[in-house]
Amino acid sequence: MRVLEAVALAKRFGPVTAVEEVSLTVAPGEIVGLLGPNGAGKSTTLHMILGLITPDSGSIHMFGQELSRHRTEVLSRINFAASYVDLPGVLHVREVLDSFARLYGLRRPRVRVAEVVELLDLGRLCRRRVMELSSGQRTRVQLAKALINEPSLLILDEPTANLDPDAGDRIRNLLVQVARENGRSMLITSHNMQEVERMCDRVHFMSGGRIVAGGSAAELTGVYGAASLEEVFLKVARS
Ligand SMILES: Nc1ncnc2c1ncn2[C@@H]1O[C@H](COP(=O)(O)OP(=O)(O)OP(=O)(O)O)[C@@H](O)[C@H]1O
Repeated sequence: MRVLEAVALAKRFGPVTAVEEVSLTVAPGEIVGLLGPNGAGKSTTLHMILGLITPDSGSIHMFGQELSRHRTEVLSRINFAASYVDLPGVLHVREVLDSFARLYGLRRPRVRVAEVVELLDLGRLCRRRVMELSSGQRTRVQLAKALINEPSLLILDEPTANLDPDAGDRIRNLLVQVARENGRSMLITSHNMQEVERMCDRVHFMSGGRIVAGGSAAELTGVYGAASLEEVFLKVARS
């Protein structure tokens, strides 16, 4: 069974057509990239899949269930991280993670919080307030929060955008490890084509609200006669 199947999604904001006829799938354990230039419609697509905004038309099924009809059940099995989503700044990191563990109704919240603290190397940040953290440190807290309910589908909007090269590399390795070892699926947007080549099994390119190309990095570089995914991006974005 597919983890995600979105069919013919469309969304307009007044005169702006943000997304049109977008269909995509994610299989169990698969990491899928959603790429495209600024304003292509990537975040709008993710926000529809997350149930944050309602599509004008189209359908979204996750784990075989339609999102609009089984919202609570479906959303309890996914999670999301993006640098533009604020965490409560006055809370300590530990309090944030404890709160989300309780919100998700985890059976052993303390154990899971300890696991994600270890996974994201947050031990020294646990007693600090979120508002005191650097943007890269906040990103790690966001990812810990996103993993706390052991989601079957993790949706990440530019997961390493604020991280230095070393931290970015560690997080990429960690996410791939989590996907491979635990069979978690991921849908990721990124402007870092090396990251996408490193992490993603398949990608969809969006432009002007539509999906205009798709496949593995090897397939796309072959089809476009390009040396890298970055070159494919430039060809797609400029065509
Ligand atoms: N709430 C909104 N109201 C009006 N227009 C919106 C809204 N959200 C998005 N848009 C418009 O929809 C289009 C797609 O935006 P979206 O944020 O999905 O693009 P994106 O591919 O995620 O871009 P970026 O790479 O810059 O994050 C843009 O033209 C944007 O201005």
